[in-house]
Amino acid sequence: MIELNQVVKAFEQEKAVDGVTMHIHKGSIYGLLGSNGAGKTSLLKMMAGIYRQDSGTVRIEDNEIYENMDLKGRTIFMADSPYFFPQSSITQMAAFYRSVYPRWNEERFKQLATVFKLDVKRKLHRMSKGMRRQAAVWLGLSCMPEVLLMDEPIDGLDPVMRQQIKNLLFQEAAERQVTIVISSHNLREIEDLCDHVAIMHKGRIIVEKDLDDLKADTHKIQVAFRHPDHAKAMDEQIDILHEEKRGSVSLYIVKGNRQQVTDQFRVHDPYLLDVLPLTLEEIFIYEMEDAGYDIQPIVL
Ligand SMILES: Nc1ncnc2c1ncn2[C@@H]1O[C@H](COP(=O)(O)OP(=O)(O)OP(=O)(O)O)[C@@H](O)[C@H]1O
Repeated sequence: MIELNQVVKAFEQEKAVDGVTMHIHKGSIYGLLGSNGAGKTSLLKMMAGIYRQDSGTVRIEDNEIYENMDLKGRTIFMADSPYFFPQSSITQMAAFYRSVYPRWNEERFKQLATVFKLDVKRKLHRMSKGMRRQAAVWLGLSCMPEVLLMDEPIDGLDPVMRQQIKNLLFQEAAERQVTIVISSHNLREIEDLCDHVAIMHKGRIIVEKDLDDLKADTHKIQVAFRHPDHAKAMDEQIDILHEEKRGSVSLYIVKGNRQQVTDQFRVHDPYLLDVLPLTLEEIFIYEMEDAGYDIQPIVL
């Protein structure tokens, strides 16, 4: 379990992280979304014990991570641009990781060679951005971390490798109970990966939800009534996040139990009633609108 309590981090008077409280359960995959400069990387670096918070607490399994070598040996932070020693190869970086991370697993490293088909002797600086990213994931997973903090992990990877890495992350979380936190700009990209999602904006968490709850509770309903009074009656009875009229057809985004909501619509005898699928992106747009935020500058 990762627990952040009222965490603040400022650089030159400006708060990069401004009073963040969050609880991330063991074995979950948690998505951290937000605009450029929202504070995602700063937050991940505090969870990794790289930055020390100015105030508040950052705890993993009830212990402060900063300057805690034992915890750091069980935590891997993968930066948005992976860092390797100059002129080093995967074999050389593996030797370094082996000496630093006590849980390094040689068998796992060899096993993952079947997924990451990279030349272990080739200099990393001669590899492409996507290949270096693969090398970072390969080395990171071979350390058998309990906590995996990933900044834009699938950026620059081809679709096949993206899927392979997603599968590996699912496996890590499900089989080894690894807690994974992923920072991303892309709601669609992490929609099928994460069980929890938070959106950061200007150093604060503005929405935090369990994805299943979010999806089970929000519905997109296309409806047409025989009489305008029926539409008006609906507006008073249901929790509407968003409403659009297209001629005689109305589109509602509503919160609540699916059966109860559709029953409420049926009472007014509509001649059209469809429940349409909602993407995570749509849910967030409407949730954010409801919270008074303009989503456009927040989720890219
Ligand atoms: N080492 C640093 N020194 C000074 N300011 C910093 C430093 N690191 C981050 N900041 C500032 O903190 C704020 C948050 O930056 P951070 O990198 O955490 O955002 P982010 O959400 O990861 O952004 P992006 O999506 O662009 O990577 C920004 O205003 C940034 O300029």
